[in-house]
Order: sequence, then structure tokens, then C-alpha cells
Amino acid sequence: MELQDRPQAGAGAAAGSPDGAAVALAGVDITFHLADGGRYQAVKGIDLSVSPGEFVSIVGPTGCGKSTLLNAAAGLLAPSAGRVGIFGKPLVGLNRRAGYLFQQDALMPWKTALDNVKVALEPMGVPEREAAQRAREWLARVGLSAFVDRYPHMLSGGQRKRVSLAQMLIRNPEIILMDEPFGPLDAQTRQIMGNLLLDLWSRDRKALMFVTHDLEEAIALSDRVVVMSAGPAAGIVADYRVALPRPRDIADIRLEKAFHEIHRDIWSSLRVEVQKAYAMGEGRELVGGDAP
Ligand SMILES: Nc1ncnc2c1ncn2[C@@H]1O[C@H](COP(=O)(O)OP(=O)(O)OP(=O)(O)O)[C@@H](O)[C@H]1O
Repeated sequence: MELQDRPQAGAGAAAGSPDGAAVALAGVDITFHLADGGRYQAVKGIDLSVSPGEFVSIVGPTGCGKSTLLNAAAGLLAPSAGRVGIFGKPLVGLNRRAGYLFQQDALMPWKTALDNVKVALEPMGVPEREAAQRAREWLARVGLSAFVDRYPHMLSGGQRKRVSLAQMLIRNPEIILMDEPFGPLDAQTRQIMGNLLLDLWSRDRKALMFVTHDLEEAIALSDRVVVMSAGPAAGIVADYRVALPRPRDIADIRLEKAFHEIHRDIWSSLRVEVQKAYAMGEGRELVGGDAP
């Protein structure tokens, strides 16, 4: 494991030039306009590149801007300064080369698991029979062959998450963006879902940006772990390469000595920022306000 130096860290530094990056954030600032007329600068000067095939986790104190970065990569938020590049081209509007998985399910309660997965192919004009066949195949891959006709309320949290994964992956996105996807699940189900995700990802490695509060989960899954500073005007303070062998079992790998060493190093960066965030409490600063 090695710490990439900031400020040029990121996959651009760690894994090839940003020109070849699946996602490249360059000098990105994001400022929100508040209802009271004020502004809040969430992130400032973000340089972060994710290479094709790379699994990158983003960790940082609560409210630092992890989701904001993911939203910028998804094209849901436009930066107030800087650029977002997708496979070398400026991102304009929604990132249609990406699939997005949020913490909360976005399943339609009136549709069965099969129909929820199938519907993802509708915008692509896939004929009905083929769409149903492919949806069945994806539900089998996520271990839900026996549940295709169930409605979301008849599924457990972990099963719903599997349907959501199938719904996203059936479109074969070149970039996967995941925001605390396993957040609401219990610890055991999180591990099962983590292994399922690694299994699916390792078949045809897509660029993957993964936001999590769980540092152990980040290390177990990722090729790189990026640490953000406390906001406002949060930046990237450290970028660690996780040189643990693959394939990995995310429960077993936590028992390895190398895992503990990596954890200790990353936590030493993260802890400082978590403490700063606590010290700042809920305070808001105007644009340009630097973290104390
Ligand atoms: N639409 C918005 N308007 C104003 N402020 C916003 C908006 N969206 C996010 N913020 C603020 O920007 C900061 C970053 O939010 P973000 O959700 O990206 O943080 P996060 O690191 O993902 O948080 P958490 O770990 O708690 O999920 C927070 O202080 C948040 O309050």
C-alpha cells in the first residue's frame, strides 16, 4: 500500500494519465445556493481520476461532500468551477455512460422484481421477450431466480438491493457510481452484498466510484481509497492504493495483517478530518471559508 502525494494524487497519478480516465474531475468546486440567499461551498479544487477497470472508494467525515462528488460524476450537479471529463470528453448534462445506485432503493412498488429489472432496458428499445430473458438472467446472477415474481414489499432489504444491482447492471454501464449502497443493511448482509458486488465487478471490471462511511468496507473492496477533508470547501487529503490480492473475500481479508496495516494508515488521515468535522459541528461558512 502506498500513499499517493496530494495534490496531484488520484488515478491520474496512480493509474495512468487522466486523458484515459473513465472519470476525471479537474479543479472541481461545487457551491450550493441556500434558501436564505447565502452560499455554501461544499467542495473545492477537487482533482480525482478513476481509470477504466478501477474500483475507487471515497471516504470522509459526514457532510464533507462525498455524495456531491458522485453527483458531479453522474452529471446531476454541475460544478461551479473546474471540469468533469468522461472518457476524455467533457460531461454535458446527465452521464449516460454511468449507472447509479443510491442508499435507498428506487424500485417501483407496483412492479415485480422481473419487471423492475426489465424496465431498465425500455429506453434502449430492447424487444419485450429479449428484455424478459435478460432480466431473468440478471436476477439469476444476483441469486434471485426464485423471487422473480415477488413485489418489492415481499423482499428483504438485501434482496431488494440485489434487484437494484441487477436493474443497474443489466444496462451494462461503463461507469458504476454507488452511494452508500449497502448502508441500510445489517453487517452480515453487507458482507454478502460486498462479495456479490466484487464477483460481478471482477467479471468485466468497470470503473467504479463507491462512497461509504465504512473504512473497512472501502479497503476490502477497493483498488484505491480516497480520503476527503472536513467541509466546507472540502478537498482530497490522501489517496491510498490498496495492494491486496484479488480475488478477495471481504470477510476473510479483514483478518489479514496487511489489511490492518492499511487500515491503520488510512485511519490516521481520516481520523484528523473526522475530529475537525466534529469540532466544527453544524456551522456553515460562506463561500471561500476554509476549514479551520
Ligand atoms: N442542495 C444542497 N443545498 C445546500 N447544501 C447542500 C446541498 N446538498 C448538499 N449540501 C451540503 O453540502 C455538504 C456536502 O454534502 P454531501 O451530501 O455531499 O456530503 P456527504 O459527505 O455525502 O455526507 P454524508 O456522509 O453525511 O452522507 C453538506 O454540508 C451538505 O449539507
